[in-house]
Amino acid sequence: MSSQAGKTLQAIKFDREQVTLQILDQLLLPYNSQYIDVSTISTGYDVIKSMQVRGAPAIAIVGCFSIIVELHTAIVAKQNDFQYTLNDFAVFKTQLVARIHYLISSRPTAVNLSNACNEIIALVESHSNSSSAAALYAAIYSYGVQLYDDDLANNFRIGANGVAYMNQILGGENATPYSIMTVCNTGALATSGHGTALGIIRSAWRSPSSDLKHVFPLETRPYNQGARLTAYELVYENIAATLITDSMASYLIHTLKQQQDAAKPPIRFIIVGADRIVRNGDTANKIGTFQLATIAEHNPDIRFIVAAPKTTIDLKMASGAEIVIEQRPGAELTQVTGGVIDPVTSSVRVLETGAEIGKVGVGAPGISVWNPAFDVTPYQLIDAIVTEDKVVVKGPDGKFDLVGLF
Ligand SMILES: CSC[C@H]1O[C@H](OP(=O)(O)O)[C@H](O)[C@@H]1O
Repeated sequence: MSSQAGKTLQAIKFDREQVTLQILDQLLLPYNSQYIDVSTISTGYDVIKSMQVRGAPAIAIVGCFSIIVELHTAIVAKQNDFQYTLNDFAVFKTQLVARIHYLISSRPTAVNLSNACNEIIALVESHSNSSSAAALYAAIYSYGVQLYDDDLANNFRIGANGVAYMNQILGGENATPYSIMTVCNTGALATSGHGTALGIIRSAWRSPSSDLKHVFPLETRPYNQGARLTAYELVYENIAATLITDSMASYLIHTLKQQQDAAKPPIRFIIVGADRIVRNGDTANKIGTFQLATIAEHNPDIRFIVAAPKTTIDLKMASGAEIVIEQRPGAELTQVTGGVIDPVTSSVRVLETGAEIGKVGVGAPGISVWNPAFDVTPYQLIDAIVTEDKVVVKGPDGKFDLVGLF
């Protein structure tokens, strides 16, 4: 990914020769671009838990790469800093599986992480005691790089499928100028590149067949993935966009219909990502998604689209009632982290080390806080689930068939 004056959208840097891993510290974006070395599973857990790297596909990829770099150190570089019992393959496998389960516990809602880690555990268990740690390492390495490469290819396929679906809904290519609303960050910073929901937006913006005029990202409180990350990606790509607060969604939809501004035509699609789509189509996604689906339900000319790779689909769960929703610390709601504003220049203060990052309190001391990281949108409110293979819509029975995707 090319960088603009030190800016980059590459969330994950994995050196396939040196077998090293770095992640872009997303807590410092959009003001500083700094990478963090990840050389152990424990560090992988930490950067995922803290949301220095976030996004369902990205945390699965970083989790897998953290396993690979740790095993490379222990098995190839023979620096066994992790006390693996390498002279007893059966014991070594048990130790490794325990560390992978620890990694899975970092964020429980996004299924991509547990799916990928369980695939690696299956690889571990498939290697009999007569195999070797080196052979197992090679198999895990291949799985991890394939996951990364597949994710990138799939995002471009999701983009193309999403553009085709929107053109069909609008009555054909370039039939109608339109705007899109989106929540959280589902772009290059949440994946291996291009993105899912933001990937459809990128593909539409670049497509000669699509008359997308404007994008409205929600700031996405409390973590501000929209204001800090999606806005950053949209500015980076020179995509016409206007940031709004989460509370402005309904009134903006109403206003755009009234004002008939050619540069900001009415919103015709609300496109969101997903952290876990279960068998009936119920979808866990960033908190605020359910609210947008409810708004779309009351606006017949708006389609509500979920964009996700098949790695985000969990057929083992029948409905959204089974999804564990991650609860985040209350301080992430009562305190806001960002660039410190210089009172003289009224812009973010830049030090020799980069932009000054600070934290301010916005909640009353002593107030209780409820901070679920996600909500669950009932499948009845979803018009289409766009995957890399196809766009899934509900059948005559009003239900999704996701089993047919596999
Ligand atoms: C393609 S990212 C999917 C999903 O992940 C984000 O959650 P978080 O920022 O907490 O990791 C958000 O829900 C996106 O829609």
